[in-house]
Amino acid sequence: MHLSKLTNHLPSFTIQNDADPFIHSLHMDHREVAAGSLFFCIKGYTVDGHDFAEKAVANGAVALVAEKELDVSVPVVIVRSSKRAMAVMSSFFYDFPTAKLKLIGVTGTNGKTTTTHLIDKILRDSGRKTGIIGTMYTKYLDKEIPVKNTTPESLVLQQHFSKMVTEGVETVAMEVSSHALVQGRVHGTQFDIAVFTNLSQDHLDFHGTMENYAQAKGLLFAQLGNGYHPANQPFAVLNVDDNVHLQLETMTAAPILTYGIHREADMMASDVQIDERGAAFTMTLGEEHVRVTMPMTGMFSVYNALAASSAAYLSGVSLQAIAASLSATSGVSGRFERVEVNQPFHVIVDYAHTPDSLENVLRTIREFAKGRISVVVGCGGDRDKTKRPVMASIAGKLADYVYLTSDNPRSEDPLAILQDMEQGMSGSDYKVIVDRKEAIYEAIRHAETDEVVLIAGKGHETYQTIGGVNHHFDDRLVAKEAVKECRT
Ligand SMILES: CC(=O)N[C@H]1[C@@H](OP(=O)(O)OP(=O)(O)OC[C@H]2O[C@@H](n3ccc(=O)[nH]c3=O)[C@H](O)[C@@H]2O)O[C@H](CO)[C@@H](O)[C@@H]1O[C@H](C)C(=O)N[C@@H](C)C(=O)N[C@H](CCC(=O)O)C(=O)O
Ligand SMILES: Nc1ncnc2c1ncn2[C@@H]1O[C@H](COP(=O)(O)OP(=O)(O)OP(=O)(O)O)[C@@H](O)[C@H]1O
Ligand SMILES: N[C@H](CCC[C@H](N)C(=O)O)C(=O)O
Ligand SMILES: [Mg+2]
Repeated sequence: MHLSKLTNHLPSFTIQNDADPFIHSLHMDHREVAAGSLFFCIKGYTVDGHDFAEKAVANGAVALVAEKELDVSVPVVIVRSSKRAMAVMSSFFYDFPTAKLKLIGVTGTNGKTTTTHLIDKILRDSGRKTGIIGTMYTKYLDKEIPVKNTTPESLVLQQHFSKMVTEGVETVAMEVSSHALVQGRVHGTQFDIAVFTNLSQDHLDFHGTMENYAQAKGLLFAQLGNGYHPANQPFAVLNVDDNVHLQLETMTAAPILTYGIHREADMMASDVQIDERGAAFTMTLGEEHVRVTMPMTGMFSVYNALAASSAAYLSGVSLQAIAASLSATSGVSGRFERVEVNQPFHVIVDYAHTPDSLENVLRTIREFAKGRISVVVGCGGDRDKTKRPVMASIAGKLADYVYLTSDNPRSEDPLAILQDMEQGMSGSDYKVIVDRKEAIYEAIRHAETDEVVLIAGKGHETYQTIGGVNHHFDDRLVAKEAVKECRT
């Protein structure tokens, strides 16, 4: 397509070196630029993409989108925000793929990955061809593509959507992070259903305050089709047991389906029974009731099931079919995942890396634990520092023994992160072991009969980032090795 066709979709721009080359592909990283491509110069948090303009041209870019004049020979489309232009132009370049897909966006502090997987399971069981975009991967029709971000940049997103359309995918369940919403990564993306799970403390390094964080989540709802056509009706799905739903409600013009357990809602769970292996509850929508039995435990799993069921119901799946799918789910990798090597105690690996999720998981374990509870936990570097003492305090309050260790220290000094955590420690006994493998070994070496050892924070991750370098690390494998070496 010619450059002029793409710029047609910009409300205003100026052009340096006026020409109208044919554009074969779009890129935002000069190292990936191919011959005949358009390169977007993006001002990032780390570097300024404008500084790579000449290199991009040397690599074959035939046009650039930028926020200022540049010393290059190819045409430069100058706009106020090249990020925003990139979202609009890439959506057009790929022929508006999200208009051809049913797209369900899930936002909230905790439960996005789990909820998108439950939605995917229900829709796949109902015969749809589905895709997932989120923390673990972009996945469609059994193809798994590794990802850098939970919600990719707009250009990458449109490329994924476009491939999915080509491969016949009909419905996509996608995690929408607050970073993505604030940075406009989902501009140019059309959602059919937006789902809110919950809001609790995280990412205050980026958003500053909880109010800003809630506002960021609201952007998904604000973006949901104002003024609709009955044939293409968007919906918002809100958790009424979380007060933030009141704020989100004011931010969308779309009709709302509510879900909840404690407050009156459209989709409700009652007679909830939680045990060690799963949850059972009655799901009610209007006059309809179904009993759901699922192999995922904790009240938080019931909330995720309600969120997923609401989205699936709005996508045309019956409550009976939803209940059947939920009972047949095998859970989500790294979420309350058991490590079992015939040891006389329990080992659970879970992705709890926020105060609220750690508290939920520990409270759930407390409900059925027959022995002591110990927890191996750390906090990520280069992320919200204020959650560190809070997570340590929760661990101290709700576990009998705490091993404070490293998560992904990234560029920070691991000991400094642990010192931040220690500020919040009170209650149970604890030990600081900076090396995560050593901490897991120590917890497993000392586990008593019936003890539950929770290894929190990294879930499905298969790496540990220390000093900017990724080392292979998988909590589940390390725990298995530890049990084999120390306890059998
Ligand atoms: C803070 C943040 O959000 N950073 C994101 C941002 O990076 P950045 O602004 O630093 O990018 P940059 O390195 O300055 O590059 C600027 C531009 O120059 C280009 N470039 C750069 C280098 C080069 O040699 N050549 C070149 O062309 C880049 O391709 C880019 O276009 O843009 C990148 C591209 O989209 C993202 O991958 C990156 O996410 C980083 C990896 C990250 O860790 N983000 C976290 C905070 C995040 O977004 N997390 C949420 C999940 C949170 C949750 O739900 O818990 C997520 O959605 O992943
Ligand atoms: N609805 C929920 N409420 C509170 N905690 C939850 C909920 N669902 C899951 N959790 C906890 O949060 C952890 C992460 O769950 P999940 O990966 O589904 O969340 P996420 O929102 O995708 O996280 P991320 O922001 O890292 O992508 C789980 O391992 C569990 O401990
Ligand atoms: N999506 C989350 C992942 C955190 C995972 C945890 N293991 C860590 O490294 O802090 C984030 O970007 O905050
Ligand atoms: Mg996730």
